[in-house]
Amino acid sequence: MASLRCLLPSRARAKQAPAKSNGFRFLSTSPSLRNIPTRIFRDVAPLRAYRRELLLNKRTVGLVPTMGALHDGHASLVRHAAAENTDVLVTIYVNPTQFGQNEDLASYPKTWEADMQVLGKLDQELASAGQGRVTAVFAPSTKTMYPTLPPDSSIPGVGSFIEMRPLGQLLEGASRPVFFRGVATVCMKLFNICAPDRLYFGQKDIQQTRVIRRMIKDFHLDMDLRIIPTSREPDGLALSSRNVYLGARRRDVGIVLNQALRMAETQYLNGKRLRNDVLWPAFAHSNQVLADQEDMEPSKRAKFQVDYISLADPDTMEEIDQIDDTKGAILSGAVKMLPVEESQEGEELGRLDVENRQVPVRLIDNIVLDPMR
Ligand SMILES: Nc1ncnc2c1ncn2[C@@H]1O[C@H](COP(=O)(O)OP(=O)(O)OP(=O)(O)O)[C@@H](O)[C@H]1O
Ligand SMILES: CC(C)(CO)[C@@H](O)C(=O)[O-]
Ligand code: BAL
Repeated sequence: MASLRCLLPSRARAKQAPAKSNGFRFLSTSPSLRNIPTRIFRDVAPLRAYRRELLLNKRTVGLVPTMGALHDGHASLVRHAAAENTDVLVTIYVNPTQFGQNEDLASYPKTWEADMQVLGKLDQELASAGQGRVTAVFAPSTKTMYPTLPPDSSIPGVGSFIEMRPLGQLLEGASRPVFFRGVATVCMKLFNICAPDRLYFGQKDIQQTRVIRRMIKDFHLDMDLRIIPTSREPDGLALSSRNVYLGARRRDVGIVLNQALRMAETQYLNGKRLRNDVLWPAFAHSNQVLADQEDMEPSKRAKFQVDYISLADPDTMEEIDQIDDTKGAILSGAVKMLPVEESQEGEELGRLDVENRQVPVRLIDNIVLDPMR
C-alpha cells in the first residue's frame, strides 16, 4: 500500500498513529479535530474484530461502497451516512467481475491518495458538525475478495456468483451482461464482511439500487437501504468518476441525456401517461443533437450512440406501456460518448488511457417519476 505519510502535514505526522497495527492503518488529519483515527483495513479478520467492538459498544455502521475516484456524489453518500450512524465505513475496491472483458477495467481511474484526502477533509467537516464519523476504510486486494478462484468476467464465468434475473439482465445488464452479477456478488461479500446497519447507494445507478433492494429481500439481509439523490454539475450532468475522461468537447455534448430525460419528465408532469407520449421528446431531442453533431466538421463535433432511453416499472425495471399513477415510473438512459475525431493542438481531451488513447465514456442518468396519488 502507498504510504499515507506524504499526505499529512508534518505536525499531524508527528502525532500519527503507528503506520501499521493489526492489519489496519490510520488516516490522520488535523489532530485538534480528531480523537478517533480513520482506520484503513486491507484484510477481513481485523475489520471483523473492529466491527464486533462497535457492536459491543452499541454503535451503528453506515456502509458506503465505492470504486474510489471519489467526487461530491460520494461525499453526499458519506454525509447522509454520518447523519444517521455513529460510524461510516467506506469501501474502495474496483471490482473486476462487474467489468466485461471489453470494458474499461484497465483504465478505470485509481486515485488512492486524493481519495484519502477527500475522506480526511470530509471527516473533519463531520467532526465539526458533531455527526457520525468516517471511522474506517476497507480497501481489500482482489485475492482477499476472491479467495478461491481468480475473478472471472467471462459470460459463462467460473466462481461463486449472485444473480438477480431478469432484473440484472435488463437495461444496463443488457449492454453489460456480467455487470450486475459482478455488482451483486461483490456487494454480498462486502455486506458479509462489514455487517452494516444501513447501506448508502446513489440514485445515479438506479438499477443497481433495485438489484441491492432485491438482494436484501430475497436473501433476508438484515440491513436498510438508503438511496441518495444524484449529485450534479450546475447544468445537470450527473457526477461520475468516469467524467474525467470526457474532455471539453464531449463534456458539452454529454448533457444531451439529462436534457432528453428532463423533456420526458415534463411530459409526465403535464399529464401524459402513455409510453410514446412521454418518451417521444426525449428521442426527438437526442436524434436532433446527434444530427447537429454529424453536420459539423469532424474537428468540432462529438458523436455519441444512444444505448437506451427507458420508461420502466419502479421496482422491476421492466418496460411499461403506460404509467400507473399509484406507482410512478423510472425514466433512465445510457449514451456512449465516442472518442473525438481530429483532435486539435492544445484541445482539452480529458484523461487518456495508458496507451494515450481517448476512452469511450458511458454516461447513465435517470429521473424517478413519483406516483401522483
Ligand atoms: N453523482 C452521484 N450522486 C450520488 N451518488 C453517486 C453519484 N455518482 C456515483 N454515486 C454513487 O456512489 C457509489 C459508488 O459509485 P462509483 O464508485 O462507481 O462512482 P461512479 O461515479 O458511479 O463511477 P462510474 O459511474 O464512473 O462507475 C454508488 O452507490 C453510486 O451510485
Ligand atoms: C457498488 C459498487 C461499489 C460495487 O463494486 C459499484 O458498482 C459502484 O461503485 O457503484
Ligand atoms: N457506478 C457503477 C460502477 C460501474 O459502472 O462499473
